[in-house]
Amino acid sequence: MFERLNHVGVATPSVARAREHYARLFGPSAVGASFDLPAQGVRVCFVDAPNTQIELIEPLGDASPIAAFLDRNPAGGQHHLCFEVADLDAAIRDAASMGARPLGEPRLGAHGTRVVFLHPREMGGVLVELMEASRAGH
Ligand SMILES: CC[C@@H](C(=O)O)C(=O)SCCNC(=O)CCNC(=O)[C@H](O)C(C)(C)COP(=O)(O)OP(=O)(O)OC[C@H]1O[C@@H](n2cnc3c(N)ncnc32)[C@H](O)[C@@H]1OP(=O)(O)O
Ligand SMILES: [Co+2]
Repeated sequence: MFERLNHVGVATPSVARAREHYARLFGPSAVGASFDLPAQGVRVCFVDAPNTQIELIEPLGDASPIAAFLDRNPAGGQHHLCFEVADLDAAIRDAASMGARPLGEPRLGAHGTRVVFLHPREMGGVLVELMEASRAGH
């Protein structure tokens, strides 16, 4: 049901400072440009690691879904795991039938395909993002 790990979400109070840190770790060419996704309440930057991506996310305002996480973790930290699925609607149905709790309706994610989040409480303490796969998207 769940497929490839697409990205690891890392919350940060400053994408600009985090970009510098990850450029030292993976090289400057691995670090993409940052961009805002107001509909998701975050500023985003992808880092290309050899086998996956790291998604740096900074809150856009107090209403951001990651604002409370950063209040609890002011220096930032690992925030979510994103797995690809072939059929998002089927994956949501399957996950819900196993007790997972989808957070709202699917919406367009940073790769331009539909995503939905599963509440960490039913997912062993891990916030999980399901992303409808687009092989061009990573
Ligand atoms: C860039 C776009 C997109 C993409 O395409 O990749 C993204 O990744 S956007 C990323 C940001 N968006 C989201 O995270 C949307 C979904 N998240 C949410 O709706 C909320 O973050 C949340 C999961 C409902 C939590 O909201 P919060 O305000 O923090 O609620 P609580 O303070 O009440 O926490 C409830 C409960 O959950 C624990 N928690 C919270 N965040 C995490 C986390 N990231 N990982 C693990 N656990 C988390 C929190 O500690 C509380 O636990 P208890 O105290 O045991 O109740
Ligand atoms: Co994500």
